[in-house]
Amino acid sequence: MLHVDIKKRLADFTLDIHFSVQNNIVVLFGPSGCGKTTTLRCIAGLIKPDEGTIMKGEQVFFASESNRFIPPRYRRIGYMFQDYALFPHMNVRRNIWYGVKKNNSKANELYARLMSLLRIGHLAGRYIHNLSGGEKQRVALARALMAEPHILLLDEPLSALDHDTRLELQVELKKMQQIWDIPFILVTHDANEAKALGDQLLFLERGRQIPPPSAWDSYPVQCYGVSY
Ligand SMILES: Nc1ncnc2c1ncn2[C@@H]1O[C@H](COP(=O)(O)OP(=O)(O)OP(=O)(O)O)[C@@H](O)[C@H]1O
Repeated sequence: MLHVDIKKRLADFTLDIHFSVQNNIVVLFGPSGCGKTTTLRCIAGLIKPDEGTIMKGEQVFFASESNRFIPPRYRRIGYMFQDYALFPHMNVRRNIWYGVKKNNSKANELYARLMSLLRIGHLAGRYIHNLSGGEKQRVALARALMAEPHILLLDEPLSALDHDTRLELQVELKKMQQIWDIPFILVTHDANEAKALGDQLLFLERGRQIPPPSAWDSYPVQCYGVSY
Protein backbone atom coordinates (compact mmCIF):
# COMPACT_ATOMS: atom_id res chain seq x y z
CA MET A 1 0.00 0.00 0.00
CA LEU A 2 1.27 3.47 -0.94
CA HIS A 3 0.08 6.41 1.18
CA VAL A 4 0.46 9.95 -0.11
CA ASP A 5 -0.54 12.91 2.04
CA ILE A 6 1.33 16.03 0.99
CA LYS A 7 1.23 19.77 0.46
CA LYS A 8 3.47 21.68 -1.92
CA ARG A 9 3.30 25.40 -2.66
CA LEU A 10 3.37 26.04 -6.41
CA ALA A 11 3.45 29.27 -8.40
CA ASP A 12 -0.35 29.84 -8.42
CA PHE A 13 -1.79 27.47 -5.82
CA THR A 14 -0.90 24.88 -3.20
CA LEU A 15 -0.94 21.24 -4.20
CA ASP A 16 -2.84 19.44 -1.44
CA ILE A 17 -3.30 15.78 -2.10
CA HIS A 18 -3.96 12.64 -0.09
CA PHE A 19 -4.71 9.13 -1.28
CA SER A 20 -3.79 5.50 -0.70
CA VAL A 21 -3.36 2.88 -3.36
CA GLN A 22 -3.11 -0.90 -3.15
CA ASN A 23 -1.61 -2.94 -5.94
CA ASN A 24 -3.84 -1.54 -8.66
CA ILE A 25 -4.10 1.46 -10.99
CA VAL A 26 -4.85 4.91 -9.63
CA VAL A 27 -5.49 7.57 -12.25
CA LEU A 28 -4.79 11.25 -11.64
CA PHE A 29 -7.22 13.10 -13.88
CA GLY A 30 -7.57 16.81 -14.47
CA PRO A 31 -6.87 19.74 -16.80
CA SER A 32 -3.45 21.00 -17.80
CA GLY A 33 -1.59 22.61 -14.94
CA CYS A 34 -3.70 21.15 -12.10
CA GLY A 35 -0.70 19.43 -10.45
CA LYS A 36 -0.66 15.88 -11.82
CA THR A 37 3.00 15.77 -12.85
CA THR A 38 4.07 17.56 -9.68
CA THR A 39 2.34 14.82 -7.66
CA LEU A 40 4.28 12.13 -9.54
CA ARG A 41 7.54 14.04 -9.07
CA CYS A 42 6.94 14.29 -5.32
CA ILE A 43 6.31 10.51 -5.10
CA ALA A 44 9.45 9.79 -7.13
CA GLY A 45 11.50 12.07 -4.87
CA LEU A 46 12.39 14.52 -7.67
CA ILE A 47 10.66 17.31 -5.76
CA LYS A 48 10.39 17.68 -1.99
CA PRO A 49 6.89 18.47 -0.66
CA ASP A 50 6.60 21.23 1.94
CA GLU A 51 4.61 19.10 4.38
CA GLY A 52 3.18 15.67 4.89
CA THR A 53 4.17 12.05 4.42
CA ILE A 54 4.74 9.54 1.63
CA MET A 55 4.97 5.89 2.71
CA LYS A 56 5.16 2.55 0.94
CA GLY A 57 4.12 -0.04 3.50
CA GLU A 58 6.35 0.58 6.50
CA GLN A 59 8.97 2.43 4.48
CA VAL A 60 8.87 6.20 4.92
CA PHE A 61 9.90 7.98 1.71
CA PHE A 62 9.12 11.43 3.05
CA ALA A 63 7.98 12.80 6.40
CA SER A 64 8.18 16.50 7.10
CA GLU A 65 7.72 16.01 10.86
CA SER A 66 10.81 13.84 11.23
CA ASN A 67 12.62 15.65 8.40
CA ARG A 68 13.01 12.39 6.50
CA PHE A 69 13.61 12.36 2.75
CA ILE A 70 14.69 9.21 0.92
CA PRO A 71 16.48 10.05 -2.37
CA PRO A 72 14.90 8.75 -5.61
CA ARG A 73 17.48 5.99 -6.17
CA TYR A 74 16.43 4.21 -2.95
CA ARG A 75 12.69 4.30 -3.59
CA ARG A 76 12.46 1.54 -6.24
CA ILE A 77 10.09 3.64 -8.32
CA GLY A 78 9.83 3.35 -12.10
CA TYR A 79 8.94 6.50 -14.03
CA MET A 80 7.63 6.42 -17.58
CA PHE A 81 7.74 9.86 -19.15
CA GLN A 82 5.33 11.22 -21.74
CA ASP A 83 8.01 11.23 -24.47
CA TYR A 84 9.37 7.86 -23.20
CA ALA A 85 12.92 9.29 -22.78
CA LEU A 86 14.47 6.40 -24.73
CA PHE A 87 18.09 6.74 -25.90
CA PRO A 88 18.19 7.21 -29.69
CA HIS A 89 21.84 6.09 -30.01
CA MET A 90 21.09 2.69 -28.42
CA ASN A 91 19.10 -0.20 -29.79
CA VAL A 92 16.05 -1.63 -28.05
CA ARG A 93 18.00 -4.27 -26.11
CA ARG A 94 20.48 -1.74 -24.71
CA ASN A 95 17.69 0.68 -23.85
CA ILE A 96 15.90 -1.99 -21.83
CA TRP A 97 19.08 -3.12 -20.06
CA TYR A 98 20.18 0.44 -19.33
CA GLY A 99 20.62 0.93 -15.60
CA VAL A 100 20.25 -2.78 -14.72
CA LYS A 101 23.05 -3.53 -12.30
CA LYS A 102 23.22 -7.34 -12.48
CA ASN A 103 23.41 -9.35 -15.68
CA ASN A 104 22.54 -12.67 -14.03
CA SER A 105 20.15 -15.47 -14.98
CA LYS A 106 17.25 -13.85 -13.09
CA ALA A 107 17.69 -10.61 -15.06
CA ASN A 108 17.96 -12.56 -18.31
CA GLU A 109 14.73 -14.40 -17.52
CA LEU A 110 12.96 -11.14 -16.73
CA TYR A 111 14.20 -9.62 -19.99
CA ALA A 112 12.97 -12.62 -22.00
CA ARG A 113 9.60 -12.51 -20.24
CA LEU A 114 9.14 -8.80 -20.92
CA MET A 115 10.09 -9.18 -24.58
CA SER A 116 7.58 -11.98 -24.94
CA LEU A 117 4.72 -10.42 -22.95
CA LEU A 118 5.07 -7.08 -24.72
CA ARG A 119 5.68 -8.77 -28.11
CA ILE A 120 8.86 -6.82 -28.90
CA GLY A 121 11.39 -9.66 -29.21
CA HIS A 122 11.77 -9.07 -32.94
CA LEU A 123 12.75 -5.43 -32.27
CA ALA A 124 15.74 -6.12 -29.98
CA GLY A 125 18.39 -4.94 -32.46
CA ARG A 126 16.46 -1.95 -33.81
CA TYR A 127 17.25 1.68 -33.07
CA ILE A 128 14.56 3.82 -31.48
CA HIS A 129 13.99 6.08 -34.51
CA ASN A 130 12.95 2.97 -36.48
CA LEU A 131 10.07 2.16 -34.12
CA SER A 132 6.41 3.15 -34.27
CA GLY A 133 4.85 5.09 -31.39
CA GLY A 134 3.22 1.95 -29.98
CA GLU A 135 6.50 0.03 -30.18
CA LYS A 136 8.35 2.85 -28.36
CA GLN A 137 5.70 2.77 -25.67
CA ARG A 138 6.16 -0.99 -25.18
CA VAL A 139 9.96 -0.60 -25.05
CA ALA A 140 9.63 2.18 -22.46
CA LEU A 141 7.34 -0.03 -20.38
CA ALA A 142 9.80 -2.92 -20.64
CA ARG A 143 12.66 -0.66 -19.55
CA ALA A 144 10.69 0.63 -16.57
CA LEU A 145 9.75 -2.90 -15.43
CA MET A 146 13.24 -4.30 -16.04
CA ALA A 147 14.41 -2.29 -13.02
CA GLU A 148 11.94 -4.31 -10.89
CA PRO A 149 10.22 -1.26 -9.43
CA HIS A 150 7.87 -1.51 -6.46
CA ILE A 151 5.75 1.35 -7.86
CA LEU A 152 5.34 2.53 -11.46
CA LEU A 153 4.54 6.15 -12.33
CA LEU A 154 3.20 6.81 -15.82
CA ASP A 155 2.87 10.38 -17.10
CA GLU A 156 0.46 10.50 -20.06
CA PRO A 157 1.88 7.20 -21.32
CA LEU A 158 -0.45 6.87 -24.30
CA SER A 159 -0.94 10.49 -25.36
CA ALA A 160 1.41 10.33 -28.38
CA LEU A 161 -0.41 7.36 -29.93
CA ASP A 162 -3.19 7.12 -32.49
CA HIS A 163 -6.64 6.06 -31.35
CA ASP A 164 -6.46 2.34 -32.20
CA THR A 165 -2.95 1.91 -30.77
CA ARG A 166 -4.10 3.68 -27.59
CA LEU A 167 -6.93 1.21 -27.09
CA GLU A 168 -4.59 -1.72 -27.70
CA LEU A 169 -1.98 -0.37 -25.29
CA GLN A 170 -4.60 0.30 -22.62
CA VAL A 171 -5.23 -3.42 -22.57
CA GLU A 172 -1.46 -4.12 -22.39
CA LEU A 173 -1.05 -1.73 -19.46
CA LYS A 174 -3.90 -3.35 -17.55
CA LYS A 175 -2.44 -6.77 -18.19
CA MET A 176 1.07 -5.76 -17.10
CA GLN A 177 -0.24 -4.19 -13.89
CA GLN A 178 -2.14 -7.37 -13.04
CA ILE A 179 0.93 -9.55 -13.68
CA TRP A 180 3.40 -7.28 -11.83
CA ASP A 181 0.93 -6.60 -9.02
CA ILE A 182 2.40 -3.26 -7.92
CA PRO A 183 0.73 0.18 -7.72
CA PHE A 184 0.60 2.00 -11.08
CA ILE A 185 -0.06 5.74 -10.79
CA LEU A 186 -1.11 7.07 -14.13
CA VAL A 187 -1.67 10.64 -15.27
CA THR A 188 -4.10 11.50 -18.03
CA HIS A 189 -6.47 14.24 -19.10
CA ASP A 190 -8.42 11.86 -21.33
CA ALA A 191 -11.72 10.90 -19.66
CA ASN A 192 -12.14 7.68 -21.60
CA GLU A 193 -8.65 6.56 -20.70
CA ALA A 194 -9.19 7.41 -17.05
CA LYS A 195 -12.33 5.28 -17.01
CA ALA A 196 -10.84 2.41 -18.95
CA LEU A 197 -7.68 2.15 -16.84
CA GLY A 198 -8.43 3.43 -13.37
CA ASP A 199 -9.32 1.07 -10.55
CA GLN A 200 -9.33 4.27 -8.54
CA LEU A 201 -9.80 7.83 -9.90
CA LEU A 202 -8.58 11.08 -8.40
CA PHE A 203 -10.01 14.27 -9.88
CA LEU A 204 -7.75 17.31 -9.52
CA GLU A 205 -8.38 21.00 -9.98
CA ARG A 206 -5.81 23.66 -9.09
CA GLY A 207 -3.98 21.22 -6.85
CA ARG A 208 -7.00 19.96 -4.91
CA GLN A 209 -9.01 16.78 -5.11
CA ILE A 210 -12.57 17.43 -6.23
CA PRO A 211 -15.65 15.19 -6.68
CA PRO A 212 -16.21 13.64 -10.13
CA PRO A 213 -17.81 15.96 -12.71
CA SER A 214 -21.61 15.58 -12.67
CA ALA A 215 -21.84 13.96 -16.12
CA TRP A 216 -18.99 11.56 -15.38
CA ASP A 217 -21.01 8.34 -15.21
CA SER A 218 -22.61 8.93 -18.59
CA TYR A 219 -19.32 9.42 -20.50
CA PRO A 220 -19.06 6.69 -23.15
CA VAL A 221 -16.01 4.52 -22.76
CA GLN A 222 -14.63 2.03 -25.23
CA CYS A 223 -11.75 -0.21 -24.31
CA TYR A 224 -10.67 -2.53 -27.08
CA GLY A 225 -14.20 -3.24 -28.22
CA VAL A 226 -15.60 -3.56 -24.72
CA SER A 227 -18.17 -0.93 -23.75
CA TYR A 228 -18.25 0.20 -20.15
N1 LIG B 1 8.77 23.35 -9.18
C1 LIG B 1 7.70 24.16 -9.31
N2 LIG B 1 7.61 25.27 -8.56
C2 LIG B 1 6.54 26.08 -8.65
N3 LIG B 1 5.51 25.87 -9.48
C3 LIG B 1 5.56 24.79 -10.27
C4 LIG B 1 6.64 23.87 -10.24
N4 LIG B 1 6.42 22.87 -11.15
C5 LIG B 1 5.23 23.17 -11.71
N5 LIG B 1 4.72 24.30 -11.21
C6 LIG B 1 3.42 24.90 -11.52
O1 LIG B 1 2.49 24.06 -10.85
C7 LIG B 1 1.32 23.86 -11.61
C8 LIG B 1 1.10 22.37 -11.83
O2 LIG B 1 2.02 21.87 -12.83
P1 LIG B 1 2.00 20.35 -13.27
O3 LIG B 1 3.07 20.19 -14.30
O4 LIG B 1 2.06 19.49 -12.07
O5 LIG B 1 0.56 20.22 -13.94
P2 LIG B 1 -0.08 19.03 -14.79
O6 LIG B 1 -1.44 18.82 -14.22
O7 LIG B 1 0.83 17.86 -14.83
O8 LIG B 1 -0.18 19.70 -16.23
P3 LIG B 1 -0.06 19.05 -17.72
O9 LIG B 1 -1.28 18.18 -17.88
O10 LIG B 1 -0.07 20.26 -18.60
O11 LIG B 1 1.24 18.29 -17.75
C9 LIG B 1 1.50 24.68 -12.86
O12 LIG B 1 0.83 25.89 -12.66
C10 LIG B 1 3.01 24.87 -12.97
O13 LIG B 1 3.29 26.09 -13.61
